Amino acid sequence: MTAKPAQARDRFRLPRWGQRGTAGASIPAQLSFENIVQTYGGTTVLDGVSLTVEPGELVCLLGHSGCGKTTLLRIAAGVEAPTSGRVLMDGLEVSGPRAFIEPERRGIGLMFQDYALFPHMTILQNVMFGLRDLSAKEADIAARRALSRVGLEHYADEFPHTLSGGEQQRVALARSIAPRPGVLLMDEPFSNLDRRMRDAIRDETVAILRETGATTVVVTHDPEEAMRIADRIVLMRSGVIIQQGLSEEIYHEPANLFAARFFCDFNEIRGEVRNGQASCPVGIFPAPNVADGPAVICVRPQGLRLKPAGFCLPGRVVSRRFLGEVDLVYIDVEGVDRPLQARVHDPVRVKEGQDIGIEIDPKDVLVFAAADA
Ligand SMILES: Nc1ncnc2c1ncn2[C@@H]1O[C@H](COP(=O)(O)OP(=O)(O)OP(=O)(O)O)[C@@H](O)[C@H]1O
Repeated sequence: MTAKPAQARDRFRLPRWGQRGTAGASIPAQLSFENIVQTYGGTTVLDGVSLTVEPGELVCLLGHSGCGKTTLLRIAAGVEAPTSGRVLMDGLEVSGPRAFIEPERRGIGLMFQDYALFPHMTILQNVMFGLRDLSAKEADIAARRALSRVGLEHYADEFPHTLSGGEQQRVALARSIAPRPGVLLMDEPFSNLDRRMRDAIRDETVAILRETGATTVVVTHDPEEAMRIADRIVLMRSGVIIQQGLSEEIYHEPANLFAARFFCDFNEIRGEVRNGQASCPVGIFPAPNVADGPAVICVRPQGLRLKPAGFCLPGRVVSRRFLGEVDLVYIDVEGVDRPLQARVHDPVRVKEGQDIGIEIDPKDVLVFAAADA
């Protein structure tokens, strides 16, 4: 059949794809990492990572480029062996000093950032690629079911280059779920999609993952993406896990300044902690668990309220940008090096150069020892 222009197809297909109930249920496995260390030529890339992903759980490995996320996935998949430590599936060692199970025998599905579709194979052949243990007929049925779930069964005989980026992502998803893996590992699966369709594709992908029930680990560097899709977020930095928990936990109670900065573009103000109280040019705030000494007071931009001049903390508007749902207002405050950013939902009509008052909501303030910075 003749392919419609790829973008037009995407527009009409999103956000819902395919037939529900055709993803095929997996038997989810528990995936555990025990003290994984990985070194390359003397450089330590993973430094004692321990983590258990429970059956059916969707965990996001979150961190900046180069922190070791992909390396951890590759070790789980068995593409690489760790320098030391163990990987277990349902309590059974699959990588470690006593065993090494080949990747194709682990029951793990992989989906890569670039989708890794074979250009010379049809869509159906691509999806059947991971089903070589089945008879040709069974593989054909399973591959068509998976394609049906992502709404692309009519494109079975087309080749990858005729599909849009969004459709190729769906083929890659169909290929990874078709063998019903107990564990699915996804490396930046949405980063090649344009923003217009990313949210819808993410939501539908998660719906399919829930339908299969597979234990899933998704690598991302995007905190908002992690918050949207994860049951649990694991935040990494330089080969170690900094913090793990629900998105609310990490957002509201970040373990340190690095974790805080990852989730919010704070106003950071230098100050001092004495006896559980932090003082700085914008006010005094509780800091019950911070040691006495220099501190960084972090104020969320949405924690600033604009008031008429003469009330609260005095400031002068430097600039104001309309961002649609909010206004972003920059305000000079005496004693603070850089203008404060305020994200204001219901803006008082402020103008550049105007004197105003600023109220700060203490629940939007976090205090860290300066040594953390
Ligand atoms: N086979 C290898 N040989 C040498 N160094 C490697 C190898 N694989 C990864 N590295 C290095 O290990 C570090 C971690 O890489 P990794 O790909 O795991 O990071 P990442 O967090 O997934 O980042 P990105 O999002 O950029 O892929 C990087 O500095 C990388 O250059």
